[in-house]
Amino acid sequence: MNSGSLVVIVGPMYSGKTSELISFIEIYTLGKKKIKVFKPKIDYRYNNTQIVSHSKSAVDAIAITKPKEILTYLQGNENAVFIDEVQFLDETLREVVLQMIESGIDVYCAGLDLSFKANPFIVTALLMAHADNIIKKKAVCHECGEYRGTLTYKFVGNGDEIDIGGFDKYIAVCRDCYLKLKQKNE
Ligand SMILES: Nc1ncnc2c1ncn2[C@@H]1O[C@H](COP(=O)(O)OP(=O)(O)O)[C@@H](O)[C@H]1O
Ligand SMILES: Cc1cn([C@H]2C[C@H](O)[C@@H](COP(=O)(O)O)O2)c(=O)[nH]c1=O
Ligand SMILES: [Zn+2]
Repeated sequence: MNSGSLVVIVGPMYSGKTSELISFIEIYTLGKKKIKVFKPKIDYRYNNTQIVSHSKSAVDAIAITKPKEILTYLQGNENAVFIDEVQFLDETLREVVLQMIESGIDVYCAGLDLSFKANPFIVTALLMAHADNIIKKKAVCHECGEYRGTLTYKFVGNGDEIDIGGFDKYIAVCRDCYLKLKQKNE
């Protein structure tokens, strides 16, 4: 039996991470492969039984609190496992993902690489270190309109780096616009 591979999809908010994950899910589904899709329970924006992109495409998913729960859902015949919003899961996700890859499962993870403070989410960084392929997505910068958005700027609320939200709190921006907004507002 061959090992599986790890693909990690990262970028700022609105950059198409969930859409890209859903595209891979479609490829496996078209090939009649056995898959499981997971998401952290903390992300209650839409519902707890689906992953949903900002453009509203959706796929059924199992909501989990701890990475180890993923293993309890596996039946031993899965070809691939998909996990969205990995930044909300703890760092034991690394061991769980490695265990799945070693048992021949392809694993696809999507999540934020950086918080709105431009600090790395450690769990994402760990997964990127083990990845066979990293897909770094960009968004359209909300300020200048260029397709160079690599950061997320938070314009309301507290300083918490875990804070669920969407257009009510966050915009995607390029580095220049991020620095300009920070200088203007801090
Ligand atoms: N600033 C933006 N740049 C690019 N896409 C955006 C932007 N704002 C909204 N969108 C929409 O968001 C969709 C991507 O959503 P999604 O896959 O959920 O991204 P992510 O998971 O990275 O937040 C795009 O297809 C587009 O319709
Ligand atoms: C930047 C940033 C975002 N979040 C939250 C906000 C959303 O609920 C998700 C990201 O969703 P998306 O699918 O990538 O659009 O994460 C956060 O908690 N902390 C942050 O710094
Ligand atoms: Zn910009």
